[in-house]
Amino acid sequence: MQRQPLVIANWKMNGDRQLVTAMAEALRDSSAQHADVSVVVCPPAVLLPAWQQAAFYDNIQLGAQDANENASGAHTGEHSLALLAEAGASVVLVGHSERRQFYGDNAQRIAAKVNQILDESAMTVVLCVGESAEQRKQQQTFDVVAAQLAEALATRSNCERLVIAYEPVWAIGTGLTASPEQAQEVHAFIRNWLSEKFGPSGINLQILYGGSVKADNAEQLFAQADIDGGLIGGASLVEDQFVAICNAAQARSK
Ligand SMILES: O=C[C@H](O)COP(=O)(O)O
Repeated sequence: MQRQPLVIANWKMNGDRQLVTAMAEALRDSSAQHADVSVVVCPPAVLLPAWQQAAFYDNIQLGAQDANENASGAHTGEHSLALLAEAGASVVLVGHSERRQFYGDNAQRIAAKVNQILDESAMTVVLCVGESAEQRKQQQTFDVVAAQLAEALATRSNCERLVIAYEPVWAIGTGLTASPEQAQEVHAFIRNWLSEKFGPSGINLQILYGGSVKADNAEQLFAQADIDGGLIGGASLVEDQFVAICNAAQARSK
């Protein structure tokens, strides 16, 4: 089964209404060039309604950068799945390294979020995993990635509505991209792990690469057998960069 190429923009804490309009227009104008690519945009949650309006007629899905693991209640500053869905999100990033590092998303919380999304909503989880520079130096990459997958998916018996994003922490926002070979090696490892855990359906999950993907390195990364697209930070804030990355993913559909 062929896996559909997927490109996700993670705006992090950036962007504004003006960029929503400009990016929606750029994606619309170029849509024929990335017609077979699934494009998801994860803006800051407050910009979801603006995206919903701007991309109303376009084939762009919206996503959230995080979600609370509780259905509702006294959780000041947090967003529930129901609120995010109402604002148009159908995808949620979980376990991004910035959340793991700075906002208390430990293994237990990440598993709780994955379970809440998959059990209590119709949304898709994009589970982010990846090693630090030190862990790579100590040759612990595969162990770290396997542990993150195992912890987050411990109670799951199937892999419906699941996407994995491999994001080496040392490559995020640093300009240091993993080489296509380095990324492919980990993606192949993840695919094998998924097939052992979930059987044949695990083999067909989309696995994205994230970490300093730009217009000029996307094509080489997306040419690798197990890299189904990208999770894009900085370059997703620049119209021609992001469009070029979506176009580079189109080549995978051939
Ligand atoms: O979610 C996106 C990743 O953290 C990658 O960010 P970056 O493309 O700015 O390196």
